[in-house]
Amino acid sequence: QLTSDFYVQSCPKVFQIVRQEVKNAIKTEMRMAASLLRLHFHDCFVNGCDASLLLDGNNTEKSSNANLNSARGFEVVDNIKNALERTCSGVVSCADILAIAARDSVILSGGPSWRVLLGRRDGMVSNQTAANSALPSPFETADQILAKFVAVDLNATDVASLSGAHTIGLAKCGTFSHRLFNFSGSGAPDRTMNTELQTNLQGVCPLNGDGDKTTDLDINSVDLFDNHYFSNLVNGKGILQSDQELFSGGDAAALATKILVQQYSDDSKLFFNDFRNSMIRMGNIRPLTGSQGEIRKNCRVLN
Ligand code: HEM
Ligand SMILES: [Ca+2]
Repeated sequence: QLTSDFYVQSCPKVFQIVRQEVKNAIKTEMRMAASLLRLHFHDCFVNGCDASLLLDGNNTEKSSNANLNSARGFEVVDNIKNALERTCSGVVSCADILAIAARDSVILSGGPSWRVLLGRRDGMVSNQTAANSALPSPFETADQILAKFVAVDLNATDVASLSGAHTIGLAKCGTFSHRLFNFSGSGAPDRTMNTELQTNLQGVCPLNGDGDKTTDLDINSVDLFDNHYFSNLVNGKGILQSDQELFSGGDAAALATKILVQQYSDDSKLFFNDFRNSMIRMGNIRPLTGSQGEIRKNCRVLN
């Protein structure tokens, strides 16, 4: 239903305009590429790719567990939207902006490129509770994460390839420090974590320290979109529990993802190909089309 030439008549400069704004944002702060990529994921998993994540208000997705004090880049989305409104007013949806900005962020970080499909319209609701149940948590096992992907018609290959997004960006101590000291009440750190990394991270995130302090999700190349995330997992150097579970987990889903992690760590071309395909599949989650929803003028509020 979505097409890559959706705006060819109505806003022929859409790709140029988004690319320029993403470039500007990344020039100021390279991490913004990661933040924008994550926004598209968090949008698509809740209610489909409908920019529900961007709506301000009480009890919206922005205040859900995974997004509160964590999702970022909303000002950049505003800048992109404003630039588009100046050139082709009321034409490009906020949901499509997220899809293009995510693609451009990957390209500008050195990752694969793909033809992004367009024609999504913007949704009318944003619900905190829906986001709390749909978005995966870093404290989950591979089985639990796979279930959330299956709920949006994605599969184990999508779990493995899309988790490769953690080749860029940062995570707060609060999302992984439970692995460092007394993991699951064992009295010891997570045994699947490399001990050298453990010691380093214990320094970054001491007991009762600042849970908002951040560290690189890919200790190898935080700003480069490459397959180091996967070689890290093979070496016990995943940051999040949910990352390391993909290689070290003992449940059924982990049996499948472990093979993929190994393959991606050996073959970055295979990773890039699978990532590209999975991003397109994720971008196709329940889009609003035709006369459904609206084209928001301001991504933060309904028209
Ligand atoms: C598989 C389940 C996933 C879990 C449990 C998960 C969890 C997390 C967590 C806890 C963080 C750190 C947030 C913070 O500390 O504020 C994070 C960051 C990030 N996630 Fe995921 N994630 C998952 C999948 C994905 C997917 C599918 C994508 C994109 C395709 C993605 C892209 C990112 C990026 C780029 C960052 C860094 C953001 C930044 O630096 O601003 N993640 N993720
Ligand atoms: Ca990297």
